[in-house]
Amino acid sequence: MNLTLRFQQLAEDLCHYGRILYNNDWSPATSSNYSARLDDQYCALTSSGKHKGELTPADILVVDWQGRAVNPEGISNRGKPSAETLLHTQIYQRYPQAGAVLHTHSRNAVLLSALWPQAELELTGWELQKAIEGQNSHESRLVIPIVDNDQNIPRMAEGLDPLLLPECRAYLIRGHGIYTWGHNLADCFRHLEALDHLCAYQLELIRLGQMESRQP
Ligand SMILES: CSCCC(=O)C(=O)COP(=O)(O)O
Ligand SMILES: [Zn+2]
Repeated sequence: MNLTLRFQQLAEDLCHYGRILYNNDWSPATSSNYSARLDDQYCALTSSGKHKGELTPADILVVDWQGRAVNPEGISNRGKPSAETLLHTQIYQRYPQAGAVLHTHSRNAVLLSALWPQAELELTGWELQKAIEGQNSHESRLVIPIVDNDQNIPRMAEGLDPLLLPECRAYLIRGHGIYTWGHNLADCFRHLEALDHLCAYQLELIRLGQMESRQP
């Protein structure tokens, strides 16, 4: 498939997932950004400030790994790339197998990231962990880095750099949201859905005062 056809397909797919994520209440008030890899140089990405429940293909543009809007094969590029573009392109460069990146502001991810005191969330004991690539058992350890929020995205990307280990599939930004990636949008969405539930489990344990008995 040539680049233009692939872009058109992925732009439709990103709009489709935008509607699902908005309807799940994970992308309120123009928050969130989504992308899908086009090839080894470019990805299709949401433009900045769009309502994610009402995305159309005109709200999707192409960026290179430096985060610049480009128009290979004359693909039209309207709007401005997401403010968090560099967090997406960092993932594509670090993980050649990553085909899609979804960032949302789900209530469970935002609240847990704000409450969790440590720099990483270590999960074990949950069957749903197996929805995350590389997790084969409820006894596996799922480590999710948590970084402080920063309006300076290049600086945040720099801080994330040493945390993006080969087995990592997601991270939390404190009080802001979650990033996760996968081979394609469907895999990525599965990660996001599982992680949202896992965050909800942890929040409920905190609420019930049960954390100690669940520490790995
Ligand atoms: C209104 S939420 C603040 C920005 C943000 O965190 C986000 O995810 C959306 O930014 P974008 O530039 O991609 O619209
Ligand atoms: Zn955000």
